[in-house]
Amino acid sequence: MSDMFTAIAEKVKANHPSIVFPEGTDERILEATVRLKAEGILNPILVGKEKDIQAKAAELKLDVSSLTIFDPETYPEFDQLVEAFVERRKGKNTKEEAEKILQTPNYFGTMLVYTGKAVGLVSGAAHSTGDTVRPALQIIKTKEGVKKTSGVFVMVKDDQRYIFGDCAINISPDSNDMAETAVEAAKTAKVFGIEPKVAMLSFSTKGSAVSPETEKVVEATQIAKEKAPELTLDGEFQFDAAFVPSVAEKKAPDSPLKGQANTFIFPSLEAGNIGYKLAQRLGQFEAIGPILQGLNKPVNDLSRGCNAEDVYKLSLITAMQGVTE
Ligand SMILES: CC(C)(COP(=O)(O)OP(=O)(O)OC[C@H]1O[C@@H](n2cnc3c(N)ncnc32)[C@H](O)[C@@H]1OP(=O)(O)O)[C@@H](O)C(=O)NCCC(=O)NCCS
Ligand SMILES: CC(=O)OP(=O)(O)O
Repeated sequence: MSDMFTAIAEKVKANHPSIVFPEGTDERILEATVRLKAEGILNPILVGKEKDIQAKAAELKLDVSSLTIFDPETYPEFDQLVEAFVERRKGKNTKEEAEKILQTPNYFGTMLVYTGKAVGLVSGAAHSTGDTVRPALQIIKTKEGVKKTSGVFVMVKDDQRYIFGDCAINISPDSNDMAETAVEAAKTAKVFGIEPKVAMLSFSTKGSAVSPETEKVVEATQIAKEKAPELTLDGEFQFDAAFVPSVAEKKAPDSPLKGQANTFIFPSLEAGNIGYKLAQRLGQFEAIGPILQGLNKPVNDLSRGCNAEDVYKLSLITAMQGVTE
């Protein structure tokens, strides 16, 4: 494991937090949580029916006897969760609706985080992003000063580390959304020891094309610079002008980025989601995330294409967010 994840594991271990995993019968979740528990790093809480989880674990020859398992149907404090949910939803859901909604593992798990029974949640190995994050958007909500959450990946290969965003949440970000994603991504970069150099991506570099799409990125760049003037951030850039010094020299010689960007902000979810999967599947980068930025408590999504190692690493990141934020 890279030094970065070893250091995160050490930090988390000192606090030994509880993390909820609503997909208790998924084999990748089981493999990762058994490992996290055996290494003494954190306390996994699996959501599901004990007999189903044990049957799946036995099939995989995994011992889950030391893991905490909560079944919404038999959870002793279920009524308190229902009450807290109704209160949080402020009239948007009745008690009867809440009783049904909280039988859903992602809602139940998110309420465990909201009520402090766990510091964070990891799900999405078997659920779509919408089903994974909607409970968090409704219950955990964004931090003061953050309008919308966004999802970034830490892209890792050997000693290379980059941040890609938004690859997960906002389908058609406007210039304000894109600027907010950039400012939050710069903060996320620092958490991973990356000194952010932020590129606002487009199919145009510094006016080489002009269209509503490129103008949006120009405007987003201006807004981000106003929000965080201390950042090294520039746009609009094609990826090569942001990343390759010799191309930057030709296309954007006056930019402070100099082809050394490490934090890449995409102009749409299409670009971001396709872009990270290209780097992962063609470029052999490890893609850890999506890490949701700007929420009050950490709830992180997985790709359904993840493996147990991805679950393990995203769990470490979630726990680190939970013990430091
Ligand atoms: C994230 C997503 C699921 C939200 O969609 P939705 O649930 O239909 O959104 P809604 O507009 O109904 O809003 C639901 C709640 O979430 C909140 N919300 C929606 N988007 C939000 C955002 N980006 N940040 C914070 N809150 C948000 C709304 O304010 C609303 O809260 P409320 O119920 O308290 O009023 C949707 O934008 C989506 O599907 N995005 C793409 C996900 C995806 O497939 N990614 C690719 C794979 S990673
Ligand atoms: C992040 C992501 O793309 O998730 P999924 O592959 O599950 O759609």
